[in-house]
Amino acid sequence: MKSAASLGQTALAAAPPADVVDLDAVGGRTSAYLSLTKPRIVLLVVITVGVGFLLGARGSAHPTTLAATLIGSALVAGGASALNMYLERARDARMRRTRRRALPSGRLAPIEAAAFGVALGVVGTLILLAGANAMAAGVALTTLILYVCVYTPLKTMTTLNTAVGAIPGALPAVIGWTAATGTLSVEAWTLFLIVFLWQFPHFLAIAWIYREDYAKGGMRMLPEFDPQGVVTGRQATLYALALVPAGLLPTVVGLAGPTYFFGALAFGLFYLTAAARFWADVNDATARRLLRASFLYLPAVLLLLVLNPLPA
Ligand code: HEM
Ligand SMILES: CC(C)=CCC/C(C)=C/CC/C(C)=C/COP(=O)(O)OP(=O)(O)O
Repeated sequence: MKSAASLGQTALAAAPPADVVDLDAVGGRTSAYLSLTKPRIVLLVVITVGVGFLLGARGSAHPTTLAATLIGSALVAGGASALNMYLERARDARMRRTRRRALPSGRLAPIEAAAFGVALGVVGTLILLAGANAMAAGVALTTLILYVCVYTPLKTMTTLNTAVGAIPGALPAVIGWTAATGTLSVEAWTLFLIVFLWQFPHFLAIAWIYREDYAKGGMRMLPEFDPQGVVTGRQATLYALALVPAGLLPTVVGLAGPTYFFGALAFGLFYLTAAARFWADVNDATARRLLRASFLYLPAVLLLLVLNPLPA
């Protein structure tokens, strides 16, 4: 049994004096704030912005404009995610996948997440305005508003939320293009279309894997109304099928060369195969394979675009 003295020592060791900063708590709060931004999604968003910029700049990218575009977009995207988590904190607490997030687990207060999200959104937009141009800043702000104010509330109302969410999901390519060119030309919409279509198999696989979770959280996702997964599998396959020709458009509009064309065709058929296998036998394993295929398709096609651009 511990003596009163040793118990007192334990208590002293556990509670640092008020003027000593508890580094663990500081680190914990920093990583909690970081987690609000959904960093891995932001990374892929920033890569998409970067590719849009590099293609728009056609080999004469201005390094400081590029840096401002990437930093500004990362901040706006991170702010959008923080605001999404603020709005969804009660539903996130009901879902297994999300209940350990910073707000439902109580690591941050809701007001802290809301203030952080607004601050990132404002600073990111201002960086785009000052370092790139007003059009890029406007597209970024529109992206944030669509994601936070339209898509997020729609998640609890209609399964059409996915088609709406795919718009802000695909706009980052347009942000990059407009930051480099100051225009909204057909090439930008080609990039938009690729990311737009890519998201359906990506998300329908996720929606299938977490179907029970989404239902618990009151999120209206297709698999809840499609217990056999036939419609979910068919939709994933149809969007992946549409993505095969859409993926070739950059060559058609003169953005990318033949290496890109054949590479995009190969990756498109690979993604389509994964979607068709999911449709043929809808289960968690085929859904996970489709999700992994989505994580290969987009970075691969974006890389091919920057490796094989065509001069203006
Ligand atoms: C309708 C549009 C989209 C929806 C509903 C959606 C939804 C999701 C969800 C729920 C996850 C978490 C999966 C898990 O925890 O296993 C996820 C993961 C991910 N998504 Fe998407 N997504 C969409 C579009 C995008 C876009 C546009 C990008 C980037 C260009 C993206 C990049 C990622 C990445 C990198 C991950 C893995 C990161 C992680 O697990 O933290 N997604 N997506
Ligand atoms: C520049 C800028 C503003 C970019 C924003 C782009 C962005 C955040 C795209 C993500 C697209 C999307 C709908 C993700 C799913 O979120 P979800 O809320 O369904 O995911 P969750 O269920 O994990 O919260």
